[in-house]
Amino acid sequence: MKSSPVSKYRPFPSVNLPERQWPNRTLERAPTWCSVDLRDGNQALAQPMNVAEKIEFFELLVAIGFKEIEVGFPSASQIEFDFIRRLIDENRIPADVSIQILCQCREDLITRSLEALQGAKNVIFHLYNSTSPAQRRYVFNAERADIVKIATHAVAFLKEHARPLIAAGTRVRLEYSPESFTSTELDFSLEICEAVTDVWQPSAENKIILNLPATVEYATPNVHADQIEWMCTHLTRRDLTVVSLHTHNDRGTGVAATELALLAGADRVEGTLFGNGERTGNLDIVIVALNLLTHGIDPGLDFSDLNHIRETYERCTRMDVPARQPYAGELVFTAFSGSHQDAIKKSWEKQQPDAPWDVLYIPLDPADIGRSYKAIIRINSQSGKGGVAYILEKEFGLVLPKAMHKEIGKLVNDLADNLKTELTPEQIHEAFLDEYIRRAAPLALGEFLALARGHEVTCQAELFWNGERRLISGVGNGPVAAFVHALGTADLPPFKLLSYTQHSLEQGEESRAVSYVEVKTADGRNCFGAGIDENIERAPLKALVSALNRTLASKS
Ligand SMILES: CC(=O)SCCNC(=O)CCNC(=O)[C@H](O)C(C)(C)COP(=O)(O)OP(=O)(O)OC[C@H]1O[C@@H](n2cnc3c(N)ncnc32)[C@H](O)[C@@H]1OP(=O)(O)O
Ligand SMILES: CC(C)C(=O)C(=O)O
Repeated sequence: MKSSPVSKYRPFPSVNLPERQWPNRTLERAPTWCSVDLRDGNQALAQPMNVAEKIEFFELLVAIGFKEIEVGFPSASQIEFDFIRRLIDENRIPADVSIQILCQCREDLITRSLEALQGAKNVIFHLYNSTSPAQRRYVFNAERADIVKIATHAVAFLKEHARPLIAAGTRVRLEYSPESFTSTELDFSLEICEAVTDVWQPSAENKIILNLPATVEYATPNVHADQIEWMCTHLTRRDLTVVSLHTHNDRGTGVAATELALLAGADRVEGTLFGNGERTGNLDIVIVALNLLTHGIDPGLDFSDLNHIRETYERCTRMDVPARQPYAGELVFTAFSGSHQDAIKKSWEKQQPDAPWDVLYIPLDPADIGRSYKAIIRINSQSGKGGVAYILEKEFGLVLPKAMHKEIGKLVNDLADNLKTELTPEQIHEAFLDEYIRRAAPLALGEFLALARGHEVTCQAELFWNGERRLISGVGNGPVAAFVHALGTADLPPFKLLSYTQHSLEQGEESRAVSYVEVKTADGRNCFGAGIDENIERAPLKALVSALNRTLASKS
């Protein structure tokens, strides 16, 4: 047997924070959002976006409501540089939107980045260098002091060389990221952030953004929250600092890490649409924003047409949004199993337009993000009668009596079992029509004439039994009762009409009626029938014939 690899790994150190406050807090407002789709998301694509795609994506981000957008790494490639120039030269950046660019702490790269930014109104210049012990050891081969120097030198260089840009009217803010923050000793992260802040000298009007990335997610979300709270409570100029989060998703808990770190005091969140980004991705901003919405907090981002956002994202990035992705996935407003379908139908019927959202199994009204009610219930062999009735009602206007649900539910269930597949609404509708409406044997109704005299109705009906024509007549207190009595003279096995209901199928003059009847046979079987006709008098008669045909077909 292979030995377990567990001895290769180490526990992640916890943070000594006995007075931690975040577990007792609740979220009350949305953070400042920054999209890094066009940088961190884009750098992780097998085929990065071209300039036209980046422009389309940028416009999508603006339409969603992002006010801070990291547009690229202009010193890294000509495409990145040209894209940023086009945004500025073609006046595509709204006055209230800041573009953010990323740059290593290197003079040549800073100079090139400043060139890219000429003429922009609002800029966030994002400098980073990595700080963790492993990065210091393997990548930089440097001690702590040298790492601090890389950062402070770059900030001083930027401060000096951004003067002409600022003089020409560009508002320049600094964002500094100690990359690999969550793997760095907290005292060292604090030291380097303080040193950078000393050089930049932020003010109340121009705060410094200290972005504390979980470059790789190694720890549980509570440890991340502790790290952020520790920084928030130790930074000496917290009032002049915007504390920003940038989580990745290596353990699958990027959303949780962000939410807990917001409780821990962070002000700002970087992430991408649908979590695109290096390896397992960046934080999915759509999820965090819509999670806030479902708690009654306005996220300040507009996801009211999520299908369009997803379509643009998939086309530009050539990535797919998985079917189970919260809010955006194809299947997330879909219930397959019977008990869920039943509960959804019942609670949805009770949902009042202005009341707090209380529909079971669906934490957010799909309409709020432009998604359709239609796809909510899908039918397979695990589905129940409630779901089938829901589909027939919502998709085809057939309001089956409650007592009929069991029968049609079993019919559709057996069909799904036989076909070993999910059934589309059309297949369910066809099954209903075949079973109830199109059945014309052994009995079929021909002409029908009813004459009312006072409270008494006399009918004459043309009935075909296995193709053989019979004329029958009967008397009753209405056409249906008269027809029942007429059928009683036709040598059919005895039956009793238990109930019948009827509703119109469409609105207006051309509307048809649909009737449902339930009969009981002499051997104790209950059976439903249904009939559709333009003539509201004929619909229940057809329903009765349908029920009798079904009792005759199922007779052993
Ligand atoms: C966590 C993140 O996502 S960070 C962003 C990552 N994104 C990218 O890297 C995409 C864009 N980058 C690039 O195109 C290139 O890396 C460039 C153009 C920026 C730089 O290219 P190059 O200089 O040719 O290569 P490279 O990035 O490998 O540079 C490595 C050198 O920079 C140093 N370095 C790496 N990061 C930084 C930094 N943030 N600040 C200063 N120096 C750095 C390394 O120590 C190494 O130094 P050495 O040559 O003395 O060993
Ligand atoms: C540059 C930084 C913020 C980054 O992308 C990361 O650490 O993941």
